[in-house]
Amino acid sequence: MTSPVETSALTKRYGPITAVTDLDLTVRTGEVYGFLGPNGAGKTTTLRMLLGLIKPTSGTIRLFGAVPGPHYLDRVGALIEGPAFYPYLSGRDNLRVLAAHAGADSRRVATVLRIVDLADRAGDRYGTYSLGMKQRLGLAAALLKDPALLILDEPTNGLDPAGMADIRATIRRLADDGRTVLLSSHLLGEVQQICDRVGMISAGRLVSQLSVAELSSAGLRVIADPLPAARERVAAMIGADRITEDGDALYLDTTDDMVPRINAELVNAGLAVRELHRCEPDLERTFLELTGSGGDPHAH
Ligand SMILES: Nc1ncnc2c1ncn2[C@@H]1O[C@H](COP(=O)(O)OP(=O)(O)OP(=O)(O)O)[C@@H](O)[C@H]1O
Repeated sequence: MTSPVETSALTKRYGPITAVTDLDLTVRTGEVYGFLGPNGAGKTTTLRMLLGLIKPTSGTIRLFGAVPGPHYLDRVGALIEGPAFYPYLSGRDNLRVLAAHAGADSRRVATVLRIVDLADRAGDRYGTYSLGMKQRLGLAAALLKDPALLILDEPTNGLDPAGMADIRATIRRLADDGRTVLLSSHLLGEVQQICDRVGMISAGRLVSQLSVAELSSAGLRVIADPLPAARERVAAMIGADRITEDGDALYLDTTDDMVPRINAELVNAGLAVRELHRCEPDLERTFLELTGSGGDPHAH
């Protein structure tokens, strides 16, 4: 099956600035793909190229196996810059205007309002909407043509936590309905919550492409007194190379069955074990390692 998105050696230069370099990106059918990177990494530039809003300097783009062109616009919905709506029209009327303009079936308006959970407020003027509602209306607009692929640039940017949660839940629902979603984000936690796979971009380069499960391989966090003695004991059990120290804690790359044994070993050695638990996936560490100046930008 052809992938919804496939780029090869995609590159964009602005004069002396190379915004995107040699990007090979594949988004698979039905997944939520998170394009993760700090500000200025080249995410927006990439999404704009995919949508044909700007021309690549070199490289190729295939959407559903075809060269981008007007014919695929029906299959791709996008939310890329803050959508422009009329403040004095209701949310529903704004969508009607857009549907007419885009040649979408006007019956879709009610459907998409329901999908983004805005049916109750659809009669209110857009100008009275909260940021979160505005963003949901933007999402509704992107869904008018019932696209198979959604491209969303920082869809939760600027929203309060409740607004973010709403948008994330909506995106997850859209994917569960069989749509493919490509979204950009600079938030690790967000990508971890809603994405199936992540491409990390740093300074215009894709530094890593992983499943969220891979990114999330958890470790064991240990705090014990005195820490150097604990480290020595654990090293003898699992090997020094599977221990990292960070502040007052040790992070161990080990399996669940080792947890009670490590605990017993430390306690028997007379050490005070203050904490011993599986830590939450440390995406941030991975992210910093992959994108930090000390990391190998070509690491996979
Ligand atoms: N029209 C332009 N002219 C010149 N440089 C540009 C232009 N658009 C983007 N850039 C540069 O390209 C690089 C990548 O920018 P881009 O907006 O794609 O990053 P981003 O990852 O989306 O970050 P942000 O979230 O801050 O938008 C930056 O160095 C930016 O300054």
